Amino acid sequence: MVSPLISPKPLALPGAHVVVTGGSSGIGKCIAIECYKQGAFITLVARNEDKLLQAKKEIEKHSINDKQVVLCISVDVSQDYNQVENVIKQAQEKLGPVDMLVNCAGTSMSGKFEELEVSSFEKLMSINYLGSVYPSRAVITTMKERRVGRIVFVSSQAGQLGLFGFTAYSSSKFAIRGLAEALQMEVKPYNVYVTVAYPPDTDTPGLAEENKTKPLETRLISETTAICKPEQVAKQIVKDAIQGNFNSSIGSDGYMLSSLTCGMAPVTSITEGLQQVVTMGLFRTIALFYLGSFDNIVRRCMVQKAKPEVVDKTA
Ligand SMILES: NC(=O)C1=CN([C@@H]2O[C@H](COP(=O)(O)OP(=O)(O)OC[C@H]3O[C@@H](n4cnc5c(N)ncnc54)[C@H](OP(=O)(O)O)[C@@H]3O)[C@@H](O)[C@H]2O)C=CC1
Ligand SMILES: CCCCCCCCCCCCCCCC(=O)[C@@H](N)CO
Repeated sequence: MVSPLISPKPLALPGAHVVVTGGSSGIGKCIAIECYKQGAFITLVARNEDKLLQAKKEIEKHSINDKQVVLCISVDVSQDYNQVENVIKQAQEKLGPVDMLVNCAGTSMSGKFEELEVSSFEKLMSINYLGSVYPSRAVITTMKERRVGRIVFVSSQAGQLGLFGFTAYSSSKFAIRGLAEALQMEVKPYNVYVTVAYPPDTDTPGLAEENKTKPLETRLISETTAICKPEQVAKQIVKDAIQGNFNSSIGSDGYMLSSLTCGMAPVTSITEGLQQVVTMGLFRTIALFYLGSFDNIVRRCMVQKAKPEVVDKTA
């Protein structure tokens, strides 16, 4: 019997081909830089060509030898599977089979359930979820044949708990977890390892955009965890992906959330399994206090908003 606790052999990044979707900005760009610094060849996938070229220039500053290449591909990862398959083929012809795919293309929209456009639910599902399915589907056969590969999915802490304002976003990030668990069980015998990352708020252009329309409740609840630097998040994700860890999280809140929500997720080491067993009750206890404080935030905001009306009536 294959033990669920056998740790994989680390992936060697020097000379490896790493594809990063969403690699032209924020966390994805930092992941590309981190891999490039370790000797990988990079394919960046995103839509906007100017941003891609800008990122390519920035990444190339970190080269460690003169053979390294950064290839840019402009495509929408969420629209047409055949198109995604074609561009992955082109990238493999130029830089060889994909050793690691990082699904980082994604976006967020927040707002109360009844205020979000119905189309936002479709859009987030298609970018965050299908936009991770398509590239993964395009690389998996070759990875299985070669008995080599890493697939990284970038979920979010909001993919571990549902919170105010994120009815559309959280569900698209939870979906990734289901995909990742099922896929990992299929591909483990082929030496292909899946990593799901759950970053907290991270200082990126994406977060700045999100903050323009974020409900107060969502902002206050999110402030429970400190804002991370994308470089720090990227470093952790790359480290976990190389090691073949199923879970990638950051900080003490991230550690507690991952332990608490481990469920039936695959386990990568004996230490990880033991820690989950031992800490579960304690972390659930701590979580109850957090949940209480989140409910309080929501209630206080509701009372606050009701106040002007009360004043009007008495005037
Ligand atoms: N920043 C944060 O606080 C957190 C972010 N995350 C997740 O991390 C990921 C990256 O976030 P962040 O760095 O903030 O995002 P950014 O908005 O800074 O970057 C997003 C990247 O994805 C690309 N992209 C977006 N949509 C598509 C698409 N349909 N097809 C191809 N490429 C696309 C963008 O390029 P272009 O627009 O040109 O296509 C860009 O390169 C997302 O999945 C996000 O949900 C998770 C937790 C916290
Ligand atoms: C033991 C229990 C510990 C509980 C800790 C709870 C912390 C909850 C904070 C949730 C923050 C959600 C950030 C989402 C970031 C994101 O994905 C968007 N910024 C994307 O743009």
